[in-house]
Amino acid sequence: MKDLLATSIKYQHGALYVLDQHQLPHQEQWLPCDSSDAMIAMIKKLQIRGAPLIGIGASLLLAYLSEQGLTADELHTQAERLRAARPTAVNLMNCIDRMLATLENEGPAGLSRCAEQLFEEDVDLCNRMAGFGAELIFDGANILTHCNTGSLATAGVGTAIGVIGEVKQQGKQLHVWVDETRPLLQGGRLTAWEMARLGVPHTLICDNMAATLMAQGKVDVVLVGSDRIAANGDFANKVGTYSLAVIAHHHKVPFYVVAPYTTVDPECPDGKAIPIEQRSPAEVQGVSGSFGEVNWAPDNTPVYNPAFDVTPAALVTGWILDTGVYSQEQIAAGVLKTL
Ligand SMILES: CSC[C@@H](O)[C@@H](O)C(=O)COP(=O)(O)O
Repeated sequence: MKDLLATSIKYQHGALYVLDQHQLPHQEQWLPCDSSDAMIAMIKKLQIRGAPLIGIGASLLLAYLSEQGLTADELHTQAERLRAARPTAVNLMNCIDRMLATLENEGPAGLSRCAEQLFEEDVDLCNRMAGFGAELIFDGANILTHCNTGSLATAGVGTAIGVIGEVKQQGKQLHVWVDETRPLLQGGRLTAWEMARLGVPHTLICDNMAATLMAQGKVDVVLVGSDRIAANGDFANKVGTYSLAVIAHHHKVPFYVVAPYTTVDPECPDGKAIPIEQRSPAEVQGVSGSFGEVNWAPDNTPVYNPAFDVTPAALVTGWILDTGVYSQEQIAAGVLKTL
């Protein structure tokens, strides 16, 4: 396979590397990834994350394994294991299904070309969303975003952050409120890092400050990404997105979800059918691993820690996809079933 380079994944001289997102923003360390076990562990630990990027990463790993000489049966088994590594992000299933179809039709020899196509397609999808989204943002806008949806979460410029980068490229003035995004701080660690790299003026806030900022008229628009959009427009994203949508609705602040067609699940009728990943209590009881070691809750405090929540379509102003911006009326008419 040819060399491929993104901000947080690269295929170089026949080997696959992942930028360890646990260590960002303080260290930029590339980890080799040469087995399904390694890729699955990295996905579960969120060392590689973002719905589009985990699909691309798992596909590149399968291509790598095909180049190591695994048989079609062995590749099939590994593909099924990778497919189950993260339940909410439908991009992972979509990518693996395309790799499996290629395996069936062309055998292992087709996998490298398929993975390359998935990578390059994701770059293109990001650019398209960025173009459509940036048209909606006026000069001088204050944008609020949640979690991390940029070049650390895709093979390209990102989804919501892709739009933000394009607004900046177009020379418009802007300022971004960065939700820190509890419990794993993807906003505080990763989006703040990306905003600085893009040269976008930004301010980090606790997740629970958004309502006050909206009441003060300091937020013009909310842009978020998604791990899965159901056929009726309900969508899952990092926990805290739903509360943002509720308060944006209350304050009449436009609220957009930005995602490629690979995030849309036409088989999923509505948000209730989206599986939500439950994560370790330790992420809420304190912090651990490369974030440090602090436990602030009393030992054995019961915890509820869903990684995602579901925002109903009724709270969404528009769906910024790679094919354009869709309204409530278009979504209600079933456009997502035909993408
Ligand atoms: C382009 S990223 C889309 C989503 O995956 C993103 O908004 C998000 O919630 C990421 O969550 P994470 O658990 O950090 O992978």
